[in-house]
Amino acid sequence: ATVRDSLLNVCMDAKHHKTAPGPEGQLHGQCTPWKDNACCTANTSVQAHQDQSYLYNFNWDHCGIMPEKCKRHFIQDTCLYECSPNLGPWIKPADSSWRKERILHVPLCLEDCEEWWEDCQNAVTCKVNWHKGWNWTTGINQCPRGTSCQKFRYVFPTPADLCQQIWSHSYRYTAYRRGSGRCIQMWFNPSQGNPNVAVARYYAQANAAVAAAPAGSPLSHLLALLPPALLARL
Ligand SMILES: Nc1nc(=O)c2nc(CNc3ccc(C(=O)N[C@@H](CCC(=O)O)C(=O)O)cc3)cnc2[nH]1
Repeated sequence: ATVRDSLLNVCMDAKHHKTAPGPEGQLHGQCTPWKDNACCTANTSVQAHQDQSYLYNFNWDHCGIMPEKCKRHFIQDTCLYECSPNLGPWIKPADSSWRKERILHVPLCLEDCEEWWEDCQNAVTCKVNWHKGWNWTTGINQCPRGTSCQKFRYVFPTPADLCQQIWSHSYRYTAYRRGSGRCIQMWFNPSQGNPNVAVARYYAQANAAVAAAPAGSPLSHLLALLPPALLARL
């Protein structure tokens, strides 16, 4: 149970995260679903809604104003990334100067990815990976030389391209639906609690089976090939 529990109810060691999750009486706007148990402070939740916030000095409008219906998905992504205490099974060491840990391959619910892409297809950008390679000479990210601004639907031909590539594979595109218990929801109504708690528990269970096998053993190699759905039953 210890392997599993260490993946549950935790915050990644990144730029703005709290060291441990806990209640935040007053989270702002779209981050309020996390107020009962959050890795973000109230201040971070306010910044998550700001253009060019101090969080990363990141400019959503680098190719002209991002439409509001698109921006709300980026705000929601920021809230999940900064506030969620349920991303433990996907926290990995990060190879970067600005954070020690990152998330990798979080299974995002189908609807969250598809709606993000739908609402952003006419927004414009010049880069596939928004983590790296910007021109920061002014202190705000600008399109690097040699790139051009194009609609999202050309830069990211499919929803999977958007969700997986924009943040260096933070997310994995899945066919799992909201409410399935098999995918992480960026959007949820907190009146019935946070659905991602059970999802983290499910995948932590799968990871624990892999962790229980001796490292480098034939068993561990075999387990590494099995889908979580099977592992969770071991
Ligand atoms: N889901 C999700 N996953 C994330 O990892 C994530 N990360 C951010 C943080 N975004 C950014 C974007 C650019 C830079 C940046 O400074 N890029 C530099 C390279 C810095 C380095 O790697 O040392 C650049 O070259 O553009 C930092 C943080 C915001 N939302 C996220 N949302």
